[in-house]
Amino acid sequence: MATFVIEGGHKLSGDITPQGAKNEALQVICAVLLTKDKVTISNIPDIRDVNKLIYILSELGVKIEKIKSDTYTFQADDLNLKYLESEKFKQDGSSLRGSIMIVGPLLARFGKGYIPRPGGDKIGRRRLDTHFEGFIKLGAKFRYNKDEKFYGVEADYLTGTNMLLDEASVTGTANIVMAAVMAKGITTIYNAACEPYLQQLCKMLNSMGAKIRGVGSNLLIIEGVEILSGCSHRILPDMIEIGSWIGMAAMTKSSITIKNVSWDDLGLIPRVFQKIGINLERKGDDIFIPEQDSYEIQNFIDGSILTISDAPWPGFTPDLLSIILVVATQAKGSVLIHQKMFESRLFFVDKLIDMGAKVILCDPHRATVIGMNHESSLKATTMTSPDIRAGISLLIAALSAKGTSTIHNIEQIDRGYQNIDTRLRAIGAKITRIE
Ligand SMILES: CC(=O)N[C@H]1[C@@H](OP(=O)(O)OP(=O)(O)OC[C@H]2O[C@@H](n3ccc(=O)[nH]c3=O)[C@H](O)[C@@H]2O)O[C@H](CO)[C@@H](O)[C@@H]1O
Ligand SMILES: C=C(OP(=O)(O)O)C(=O)O
Repeated sequence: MATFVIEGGHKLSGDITPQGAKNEALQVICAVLLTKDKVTISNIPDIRDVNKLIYILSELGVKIEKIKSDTYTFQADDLNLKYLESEKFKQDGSSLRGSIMIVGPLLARFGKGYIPRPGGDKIGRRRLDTHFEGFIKLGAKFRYNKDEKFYGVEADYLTGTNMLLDEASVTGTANIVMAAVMAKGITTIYNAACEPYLQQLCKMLNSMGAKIRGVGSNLLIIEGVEILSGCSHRILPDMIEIGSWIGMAAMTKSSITIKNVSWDDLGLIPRVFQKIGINLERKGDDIFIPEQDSYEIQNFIDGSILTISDAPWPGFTPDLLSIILVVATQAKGSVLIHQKMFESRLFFVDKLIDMGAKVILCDPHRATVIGMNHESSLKATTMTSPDIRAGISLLIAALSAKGTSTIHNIEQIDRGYQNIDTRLRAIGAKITRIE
């Protein structure tokens, strides 16, 4: 277990360029399995989860070449499908959430897809019903080995159909889309997730020869095609990382510029930070955050306390609520944070309370934050990162705190943030990694 040691209280300044998006990378890297041709993907973040997925594809026989620090070519022309039934795959596949998205493309192209129960953050129940209900609707047979927690789907061929998803699952929609692009006939997917990363996946698939309409909406219409070919694809900047940098700037009273954010793909994110009082300026495609000694949470129009909650896109992403929560601890005013989508994502507030933050955990889904308006600093402490976004939130708290904090289990942060310590040092943070 590696550790960060952070001396808090230093201002940050300068420019930061966001990494490519983790959650888009996990989708589009799985899509390379849909063709025997070469696919080039750029702006791939160098983070643990993505590197693990690339490793799984290489074990599966995909020819992978790193042609630049952030650019790879993939060619799935001669796969070793036996790997899918090996003990090794059971271990490799269970170590991250994104690996579930190899099932749809494998089912579409080879008539079978297997996966151990995938890992990812321990932030509540993370069911896979939407994925498998979709595959079954397309004509696949489903089996689940309860003892080994191993899922499988098989089909001689898939047939297009109409489906209404039980929930707008992000990875579920991506998986079903990748299965449906080569099904016979037309598939309609209603209540589809529609966040920018899914739009990117659909655009990539269309550039490979798929016929997907309704991209960006919650009704996707997919006309099956026989074969897909290669393409080049560039991953968007990571909106969750962008939100994390905004939070860091506010909590450390710093001025930074976040470069090339693809503003039009950020949805409600800038507005939600503005609601808790943070000034953001759009400069071309950059976000400029001026230094602010104080930021004040807005009330609702009727004067009642602001609630910030998550919802499927275009609602506010659940992955930024932990960051909003930590930033609110030093705002002026109060806010109710309502994490509707995950059950166990707010428990990390115990650590913030230890540091002196005024937070009431009302129940597993809701926390009330009474901001301290920087009148007293958080106190440094020793903590362990429970999940990726709580981890970065604790890091933000530590950067603003008085004294030296220690965060253990930073592998959780490394799952989604590329060289975070090096990049933070470059803009003035005092942070050391101890392996
Ligand atoms: C690898 C990857 O891309 N991970 C992301 C993906 O996970 P993932 O695709 O696993 O998440 P899902 O979209 O399936 O669901 C996330 C949670 O929200 C609940 N839910 C979902 C849809 C809905 O309409 N109502 C509802 O309550 C689910 O029951 C679940 O608890 O999307 C999540 C939701 O944006 C993000 O937190 C994860 O970072
Ligand atoms: C929950 C997240 O990731 P994963 O779905 O990979 O666990 C996240 O990125 O915040």
